Amino acid sequence: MFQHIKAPPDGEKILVNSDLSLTVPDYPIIPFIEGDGIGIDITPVMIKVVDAAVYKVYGDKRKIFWMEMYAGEKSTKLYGENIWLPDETLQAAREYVVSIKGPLTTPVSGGIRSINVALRQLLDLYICLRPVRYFEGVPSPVKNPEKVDMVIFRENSEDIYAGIEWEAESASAKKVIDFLIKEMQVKSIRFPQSSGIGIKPVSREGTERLVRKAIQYAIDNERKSVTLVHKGNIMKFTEGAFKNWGYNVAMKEFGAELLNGGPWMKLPEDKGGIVVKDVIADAFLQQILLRPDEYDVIATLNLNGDYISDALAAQVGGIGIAPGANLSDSVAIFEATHGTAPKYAGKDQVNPGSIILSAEMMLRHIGWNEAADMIIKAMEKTIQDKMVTYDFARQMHDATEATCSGFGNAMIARMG
Ligand SMILES: NC(=O)C1=CN([C@@H]2O[C@H](COP(=O)(O)OP(=O)(O)OC[C@H]3O[C@@H](n4cnc5c(N)ncnc54)[C@H](OP(=O)(O)O)[C@@H]3O)[C@@H](O)[C@H]2O)C=CC1
Ligand SMILES: O=C(O)CCC(=O)C(=O)O
Ligand SMILES: [Mg+2]
Repeated sequence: MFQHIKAPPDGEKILVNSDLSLTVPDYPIIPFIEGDGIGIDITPVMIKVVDAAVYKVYGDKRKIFWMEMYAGEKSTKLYGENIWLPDETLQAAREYVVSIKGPLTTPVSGGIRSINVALRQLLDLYICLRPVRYFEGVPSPVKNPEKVDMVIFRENSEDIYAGIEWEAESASAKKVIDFLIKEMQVKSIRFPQSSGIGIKPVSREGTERLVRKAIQYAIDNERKSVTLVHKGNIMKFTEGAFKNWGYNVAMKEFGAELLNGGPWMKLPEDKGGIVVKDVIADAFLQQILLRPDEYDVIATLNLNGDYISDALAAQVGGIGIAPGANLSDSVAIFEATHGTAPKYAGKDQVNPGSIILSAEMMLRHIGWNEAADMIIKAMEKTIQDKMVTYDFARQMHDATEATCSGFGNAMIARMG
């Protein structure tokens, strides 16, 4: 029994089998978090579009029973002032296995730590999967946006997102700095009296499980390469180790061999002959602009993956159209790449594309590929008809500007 979450009387739970495959009933209950800021605009549109696609394809034979769970500002109103992520939300996400969320606000500098990060850590959603592809007709700042077709595997549980940091001039920061100087002979803290300190854990286990999934994805989806993106020249034992551990997974678990003497590697032909390579993060950010077609599946650490996600999204038209998923070996929470965009909240103006495409990934995850295909086709048609939200319209000279809900309705009207 939940306190505020109301399980629909009809519908059934999705179940995880012992081999981690899913048993998906025809009437699954899928929890959702509406989200802060523009969550109130985009989440209802996503639900309407998904329901329409499912109905169009399966009629009455399949239907999602949506169940609202709470986090962020809405949670504080229901559960109490300081309750941003109630235990029952974690319980529901775990029990119902597959869910979807809108964005949640994180204040800069002080205040609460990220609820998004907390959800990922508490449910061990260690993969942040963010595919980036181009939709014909979307305005882009680059000459050949259609050359961008990448799938980002961002490590989602470690790195500086673990939130191990101490405020400058606090007793804790002084203690850590003292320890570093006296016990560890650190001499390079430039201003010890006024430094904040942050610690970045990166583990072999965390790296291996992420890279293993990225390589397996590349094999299963017939991709050409997996690139390990790191800043290992500067952070040798975290980012550099990520690169080494990643190559080791390719070699030991997938039988990769050195390519032209290394360090690049190649998987055997029966595993697609996929090339496993690495690149330093800053070089990567310029190469994705100059030669995006040389990159395919990307495996990277948490912070790099955050930056890369928005940068690549911009190349194909912006974060209005950038979907994603947070995955563990069993639980999945789908969510857009963008945040709460507070200045647009409640204005029915922003692009619902990112969360709709996140739902499209969710439908594929539960095996409802026909409904997912319907969503992709409707999105393609709507954009090709130049019916787009403000973010695209402002860069096109002949577009019809749609509202957020209007874009959803235009998609539904195009579900043939
Ligand atoms: N997973 C999550 O829940 C995430 C939460 N956040 C949180 O969101 C809050 C705001 O973060 P901020 O840095 O402003 O980043 P946002 O992604 O919220 O917004 C930045 C800009 O991106 C554009 N944008 C975002 N979403 C859309 C959309 N759906 N359609 C069209 N354009 C869009 C807008 O650009 P323009 O102004 O040019 O129109 C907007 O001003 C912070 O508290 C942050 O921590 C951030 C990222 C992820
Ligand atoms: O948690 C947040 O507020 C930001 C997270 C973020 O930017 C992301 O996951 O891409
Ligand atoms: Mg981000």
